[in-house]
Amino acid sequence: MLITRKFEFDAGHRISTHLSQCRNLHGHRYVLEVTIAGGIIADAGVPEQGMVMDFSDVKRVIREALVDRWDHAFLVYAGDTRVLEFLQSLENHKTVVLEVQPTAENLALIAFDILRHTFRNRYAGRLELEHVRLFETPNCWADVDKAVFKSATVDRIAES
Ligand SMILES: Nc1nc2c(c(=O)[nH]1)N=C([C@H](O)[C@H](O)COP(=O)(O)OP(=O)(O)OP(=O)(O)O)CN2
Ligand SMILES: [Zn+2]
Repeated sequence: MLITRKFEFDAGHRISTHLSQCRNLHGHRYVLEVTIAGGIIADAGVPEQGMVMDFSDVKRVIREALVDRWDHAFLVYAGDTRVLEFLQSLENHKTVVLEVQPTAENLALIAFDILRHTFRNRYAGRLELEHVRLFETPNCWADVDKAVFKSATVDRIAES
């Protein structure tokens, strides 16, 4: 059985190698859809009877692991040194440093990687991350599932 929860967060970024307007510092209201796979809990009388996972727990776990870390942060490529140095010069600025350009594709892969570990560590064998969809704009999004994740390469993911 699959269940999905949607999140929204605001973050700044730029694609430093982009030839057009995306090389400018700008932000998006990202929309993240996370799909979890698992069996329906059948035990009579338990609070989660009839559920794969309580949606409020899905919200808490995913916000802690990812959404609260990226919300109102600037997502910067480690290779974008001028912007990185500027952000690091700002006291207490919420900056997430990535080893890859913060495109929708890379952010979706990183989100998948973080969340697959989260679910594996907390719910091994019972629940598994199935799918992540990240909208950068209402018209542009990237999808990652297990097959896509396997074939894609995210060399290193660093956050600060
Ligand atoms: N394959 C990708 N292409 C682009 C990405 C990306 O992550 N993956 N990102 C950008 C920019 O970040 C940009 O913010 C989006 O650009 P654009 O296509 O211009 O989007 P709009 O704001 O114009 O969106 P509309 O839905 O057309 O209003 C560029 N390309
Ligand atoms: Zn953008």
